[in-house]
Amino acid sequence: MRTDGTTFSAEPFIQIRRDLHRIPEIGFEETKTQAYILNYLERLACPFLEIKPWRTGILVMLRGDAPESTIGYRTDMDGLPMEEETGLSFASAHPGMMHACGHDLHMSIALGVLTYFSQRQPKENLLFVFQPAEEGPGGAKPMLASDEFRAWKPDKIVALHIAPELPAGTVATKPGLLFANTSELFINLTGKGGHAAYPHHANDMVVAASHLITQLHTVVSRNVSPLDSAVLTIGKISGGSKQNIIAEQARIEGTIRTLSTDSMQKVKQRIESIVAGIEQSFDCTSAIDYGANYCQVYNAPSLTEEFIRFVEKSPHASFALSEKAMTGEDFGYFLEEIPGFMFWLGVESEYGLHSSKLQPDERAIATAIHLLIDYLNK
Ligand SMILES: CC(=O)N[C@@H](CCC[C@H](N)C(=O)O)C(=O)O
Repeated sequence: MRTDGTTFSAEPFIQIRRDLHRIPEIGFEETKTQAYILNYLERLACPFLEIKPWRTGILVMLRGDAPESTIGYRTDMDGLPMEEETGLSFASAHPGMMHACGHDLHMSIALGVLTYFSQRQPKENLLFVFQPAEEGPGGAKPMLASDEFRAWKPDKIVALHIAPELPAGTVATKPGLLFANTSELFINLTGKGGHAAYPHHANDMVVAASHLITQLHTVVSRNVSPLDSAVLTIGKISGGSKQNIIAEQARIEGTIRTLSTDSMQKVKQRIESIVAGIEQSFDCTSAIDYGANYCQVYNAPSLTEEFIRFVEKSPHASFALSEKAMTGEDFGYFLEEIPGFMFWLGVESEYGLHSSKLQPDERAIATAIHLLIDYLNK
């Protein structure tokens, strides 16, 4: 029995999460995921539900019976390019891909809330936004600009993200700045390959890349004010073809996180100077590409404070005030245009986000479904 006197079981959404967990797909390739969700929605056979696919995403409008506004609820859909190591019976069936950021839970929670309201027509219009490519190259910005979204633009929007470091059943957020500005970083270095035994006839890009990475790690420690915050992580390095061939090419891939756009600009300028120095000192050429850039996630203060008061009174979750984090999320683009907020949902796991061993506690699915039903019903 729910607090509003109705009965609704969140149990089936654990299986739905497991089904989605088995088919992770990277950004803008979420075709099986989209087909799974479309098939599920069709089976709901709800007369006041309308569907608009957008690329590999989906917009679902549930028309209210006395609407004065439209409330949006957004979930992301994509997985990550990494090999799963959980050993779960429902582990990824796609080699080299995994739902290691919880988007499988995010989608199953969205389907749970949507299912409830498909059985009990809401007062307000509810727009469920299934957004592709959050991990990159970024689905939020083009989706926001699409005719499909603009025709159904909500007056308010909400999203959640799982938090492995919080106990299952905990909800955490804060008004104002929640997540950082982000920029991807790709640097290609080109020198001259050659025989391993004749280094003086070649120009080794493995050595150049090693120096570059060491120098890049001075940007945050030596160029950003200790009172500001920034992150520069290099997550991937590749180069060369064989152990006895001097590498002509090297590539490093990373991400930059800052709390302000001003700091982002300064970090990028410093990276460019360092790369120019590497070109000089190693007599090589370089190319820098900043890939996808996301704006900060800034929670609308009054809506967030009202949500916090709501969670504090809820029997479904316990509330913890969160710190801001250097995580990125293209949900920030929705919040630039539409008042709303994002919150963390505790899923207690020994292994964190982007870990090949992440195992969220599935009890959090019911927590979020019941909490969101109450919030959207109020
Ligand atoms: C919640 C989360 O983990 N988001 C990602 C967003 C990635 C943004 C982009 N691809 C980048 O790496 O800069 C994150 O890594 O924070």
